[in-house]
Amino acid sequence: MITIKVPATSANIGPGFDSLGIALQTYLTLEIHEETAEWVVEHTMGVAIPHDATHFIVATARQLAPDLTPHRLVVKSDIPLARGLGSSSSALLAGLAMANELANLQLTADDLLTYATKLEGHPDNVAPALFGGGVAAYFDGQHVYHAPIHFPDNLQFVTYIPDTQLLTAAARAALPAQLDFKTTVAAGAIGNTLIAALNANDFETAKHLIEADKFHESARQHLVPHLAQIRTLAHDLGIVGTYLSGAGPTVITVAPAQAAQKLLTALKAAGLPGTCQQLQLDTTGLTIQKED
Ligand SMILES: Nc1ncnc2c1ncn2[C@@H]1O[C@H](COP(=O)(O)OP(=O)(O)OP(=O)(O)O)[C@@H](O)[C@H]1O
Ligand SMILES: N[C@@H](CCO)C(=O)O
Repeated sequence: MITIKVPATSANIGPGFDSLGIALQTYLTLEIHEETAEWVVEHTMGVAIPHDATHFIVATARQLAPDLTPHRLVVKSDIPLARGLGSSSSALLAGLAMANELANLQLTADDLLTYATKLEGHPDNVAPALFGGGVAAYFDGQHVYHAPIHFPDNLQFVTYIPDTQLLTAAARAALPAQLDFKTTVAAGAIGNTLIAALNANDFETAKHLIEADKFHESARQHLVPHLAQIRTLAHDLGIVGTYLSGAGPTVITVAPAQAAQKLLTALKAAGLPGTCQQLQLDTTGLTIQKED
């Protein structure tokens, strides 16, 4: 049996629209069992997700290796669908990694990243899902340039996951067609300074920049009114560092352990519909384990 494990991811980290992301310790696991006449995908993810060759993971794998021999697969995932925690990127990478293994394609991690980014359109979820940790990445249409971002060790990620889904396509439809030059220069400067501050272990500077996005959050505000609500709640506790995770609706606050615990308690008491949890950074990324 081959087991492929892929972490959840949170893209943007505020100002890093389509270019920054982190991997989190919540996982999708794909088990590849015996060969079968037709593809069989066992999962408990609901009736909307198919059990045959049309399953997203199999369809993605067959894009890379069309003649792949069918197998029985078992998919287990703690990553909620369409919530801004990169469920589609994790599933997509699991499919590509499966094709690479079963068809012995010998693709490198960078090859997989390029292929995955072409399918996703942007690298901010697939890069951290593949490599783990924080990643900054840029796709020029051919090549993905990427580099790690350092996150200070004591940081926690307080995560509010609403009950309702928000498809990435819907949240992208809300984006502005254009940004003026001055705003764009500021938006770029904020992202650059955030990365520099994190890499310098300066979370005091970084936390303000996490909340200073000018690319996407205000355009999406009407779809995620709880973002402003959670920011206010956190500010009342003296905690800064809240952003919209990916395309939403999940909201994450980055905070040192003690503050994170305080915020988690307050969030639970606020009774927002959904789940609140504290997540840690995954530093490993996609792993493949083989057993006889
Ligand atoms: N494990 C999976 N198995 C099958 N289909 C999946 C799986 N994970 C995601 N999908 C498909 O991807 C869709 C969600 O993708 P979408 O890009 O909208 O959200 P997301 O990846 O969870 O969020 P974001 O990209 O904002 O972080 C699901 O509705 C489903 O069709
Ligand atoms: N950067 C993407 C992440 C979701 O795929 C967005 O915010 O739309």
